[in-house]
Amino acid sequence: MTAQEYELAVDVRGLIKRYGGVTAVDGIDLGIRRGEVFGLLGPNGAGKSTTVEILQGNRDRDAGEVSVLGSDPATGTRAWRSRVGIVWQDESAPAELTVRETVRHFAGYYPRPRDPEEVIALVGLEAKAESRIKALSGGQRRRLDVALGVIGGPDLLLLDEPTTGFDPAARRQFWSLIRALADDGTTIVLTTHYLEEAEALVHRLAIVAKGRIVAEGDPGTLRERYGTEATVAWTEPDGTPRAERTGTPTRTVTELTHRFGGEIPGLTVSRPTLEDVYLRLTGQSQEEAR
Ligand SMILES: Nc1ncnc2c1ncn2[C@@H]1O[C@H](COP(=O)(O)OP(=O)(O)OP(=O)(O)O)[C@@H](O)[C@H]1O
Repeated sequence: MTAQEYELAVDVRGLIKRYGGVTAVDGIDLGIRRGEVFGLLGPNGAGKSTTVEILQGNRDRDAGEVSVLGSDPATGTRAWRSRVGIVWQDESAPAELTVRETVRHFAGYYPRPRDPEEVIALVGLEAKAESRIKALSGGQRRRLDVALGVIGGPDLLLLDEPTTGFDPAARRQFWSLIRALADDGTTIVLTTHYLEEAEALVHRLAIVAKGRIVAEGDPGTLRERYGTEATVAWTEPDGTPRAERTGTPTRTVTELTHRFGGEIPGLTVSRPTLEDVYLRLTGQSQEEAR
């Protein structure tokens, strides 16, 4: 099948995967468009990694139809594999090689690789190009892993928890990298535990809990659909902080304005974050989530 013959980069229907008595994936449907950055979010054990591994062709399934770039990953050819970029959690690149040597070496595996120097720059490792892998920090190592995932010039990049262990600055740099790849037309599917990462990066996301998708959409729509109430908070004249959840925050503020005869001390009006929606849908309390 050629690139023009399939509409969805990833098309999954009724996916089921069991490990013995555990149903890790329990009937997932996914339609990910070409050029989209798509996030899979969910608590530990929700089935995200299993789903991504099946998309990569690295894990078999018990039921369901799966099409990735027009092919079934279970029978993906070498040519198909060269179009799907995978970022391994534990890349076993030789520790004695330099960054430049490693990226060049991996480029040799692909029919139409990207320019190694361009890829090293894309992941922000120019200054480390001559460093041996064993001398890289954890975050730099992870960026090298991403470089190796994109060196083949993939049409689809699958990332399983790409920024785990990153410091905040490295995480933001990584987001820029993902945006640059997306701007280049690469379809990107990533799993993450970080809600702010999803808000910052993805066009659409699916929230997964216990092997099922419990919500799907763009972050703004999910916030609106599942978190309609706002929180109005203020401070009473005796200094007591008060907060009220309401579907009509303007009315609450108007009432308070009358009551206070003008300015309302300590007034804030906040809309639910994606995190609030996520915790509600996955049934996790704030405490459990920490
Ligand atoms: N190789 C395996 N053998 C047996 N059970 C497994 C295996 N891999 C995963 N599981 C189980 O399948 C379920 C889903 O696991 P999975 O790793 O897909 O979840 P996840 O959403 O990626 O979790 P996390 O966020 O912790 O990475 C869990 O109950 C897990 O214990």
